[in-house]
Amino acid sequence: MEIKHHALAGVIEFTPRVFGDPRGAFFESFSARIMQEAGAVGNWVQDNQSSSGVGVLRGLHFQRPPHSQAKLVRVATGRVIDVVVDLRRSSPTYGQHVKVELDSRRCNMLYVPTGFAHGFMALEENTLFLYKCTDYYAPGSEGGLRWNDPTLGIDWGIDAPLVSDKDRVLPLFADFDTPFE
Ligand SMILES: Cc1cn([C@H]2C[C@H](O)[C@@H](COP(=O)(O)OP(=O)(O)O[C@H]3O[C@@H](C)C(=O)[C@@H](O)[C@H]3O)O2)c(=O)[nH]c1=O
Repeated sequence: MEIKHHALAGVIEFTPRVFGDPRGAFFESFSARIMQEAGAVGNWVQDNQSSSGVGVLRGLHFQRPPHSQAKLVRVATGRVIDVVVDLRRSSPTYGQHVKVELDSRRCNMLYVPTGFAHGFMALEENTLFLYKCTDYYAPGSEGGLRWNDPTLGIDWGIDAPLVSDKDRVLPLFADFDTPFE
């Protein structure tokens, strides 16, 4: 497993060894031991799956404490631009983001610690996005930021993605009071 620590402390990318043979391919999509040793810790309690067409953008989302979630995200089919934004008030990289392409052929995965907003945009039709979470869905604790917030300055490479009604009206960073220390 190749392990890459990104510029925002705690954000870790895992790229597994993929074993191809005439039948197809095999790789380890989760290993508690490897993840924990790298610092991707979490009591994983929920797995989610979403499918998206090309140009669909979901995010930027988080759950507020005490229901904050770390996430381990990957793509089973297709490709996405995945973005995480540091919302930890005391972090030297507060407000900064990291952008990673997740690709079902490379099978790379991203660990998103608590204290981050997360979003992605599908680059291919029928993109299947899978992720583990360290807390259960808590609709009353949902929070988010606007995907095209000028302060965050995320270059998604698209002007008019397909965004949910809920995501279209998420707050701007300038009006935002982070719930994460
Ligand atoms: C996230 C979630 C949604 N739902 C329901 C609520 C709603 O009716 C429907 C669709 O929900 P959403 O529009 O919030 O789905 P979506 O926009 O895909 O939300 C996800 O976006 C990505 C970027 C994340 O990081 C995730 O944590 C999650 O927030 O599914 C659950 O039942 N459980 C869940 O854990």
